Amino acid sequence: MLTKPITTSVLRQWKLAKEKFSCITAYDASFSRLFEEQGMPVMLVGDSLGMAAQGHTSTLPVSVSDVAYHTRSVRRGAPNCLLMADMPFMSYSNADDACKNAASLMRSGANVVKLEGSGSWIYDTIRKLAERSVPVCGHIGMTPQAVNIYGGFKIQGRNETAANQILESAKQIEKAGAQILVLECIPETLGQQITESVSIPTIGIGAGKHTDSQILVMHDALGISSGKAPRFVKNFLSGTGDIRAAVRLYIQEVKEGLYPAKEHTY
Ligand SMILES: Nc1nc(=O)c2c([nH]1)NC[C@@H]1CN(c3ccc(C(=O)N[C@@H](CCC(=O)O)C(=O)O)cc3)CN21
Ligand SMILES: CC(C)C(=O)C(=O)O
Ligand SMILES: [Mg+2]
Repeated sequence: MLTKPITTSVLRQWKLAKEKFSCITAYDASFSRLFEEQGMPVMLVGDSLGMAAQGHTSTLPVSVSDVAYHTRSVRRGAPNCLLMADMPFMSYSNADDACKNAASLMRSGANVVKLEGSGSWIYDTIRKLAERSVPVCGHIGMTPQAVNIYGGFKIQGRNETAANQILESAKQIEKAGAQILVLECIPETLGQQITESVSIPTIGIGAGKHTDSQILVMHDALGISSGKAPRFVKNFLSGTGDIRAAVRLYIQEVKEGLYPAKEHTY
């Protein structure tokens, strides 16, 4: 149970205290209620809903109104979690759209909006949102909205040049005013280096065990995703046979540094 609202300053305190925390995606009120009852502090209405809920092969078809709809549902079930909502593909391509669409997600119950990518235009967008009182989470490494540039969901930052670019973008994102940073599908050493180089909390998915937090798509954590699971996925339901116990096990294994293990890491 969460007895009081989780805020970004609580997450910063946890980072300073080296208390690892967990995060999970949620798309509806029944699961968000269950997650909050088990003590999940942070939830994300991910644009992964395009794949997990809508059955698409990428996140690109997801709209702002789709994310807003799921955000309203998740918020009703989980009043106290820190709720992040993904800005969908092309919904932040210019500053006016970014502000208008972020407002829609915030009014739907999000506490933070998350934007994928790096480069000066993203830093400018983050700065604009932060100046206008919208808390922002950056998202770098493998950014699924760029799947058509990558030619598939591929690990990023494998060589030294690419790794240094990602580290530099992490610093720029913090400087622009982001409060949280998601690191997806990068080598463990880079996840560690970035986490030690920024003072905002990092949330990893396939970024190794040294990030301040971990996130999983809920369907992956419960073993109900289709197709071959990425390397970082762990099915927490199979060991327990009970959804509530699976969520508690995930929270506990993150807290104790047991998840992710070597086999989940790049
Ligand atoms: N259910 C689900 N889980 C996710 O983690 C997720 C989504 N959906 N949808 C949006 C993106 C897509 N993601 C993905 C999808 C595939 C891989 C993957 O197959 N990775 C390969 C590595 C490929 C390489 O070596 O470059 C792997 O084996 O882990 C990783 C992340 C993460 N996100
Ligand atoms: C996996 C997380 C980080 C995400 O962006 C999503 O669920 O869309
Ligand atoms: Mg996403």
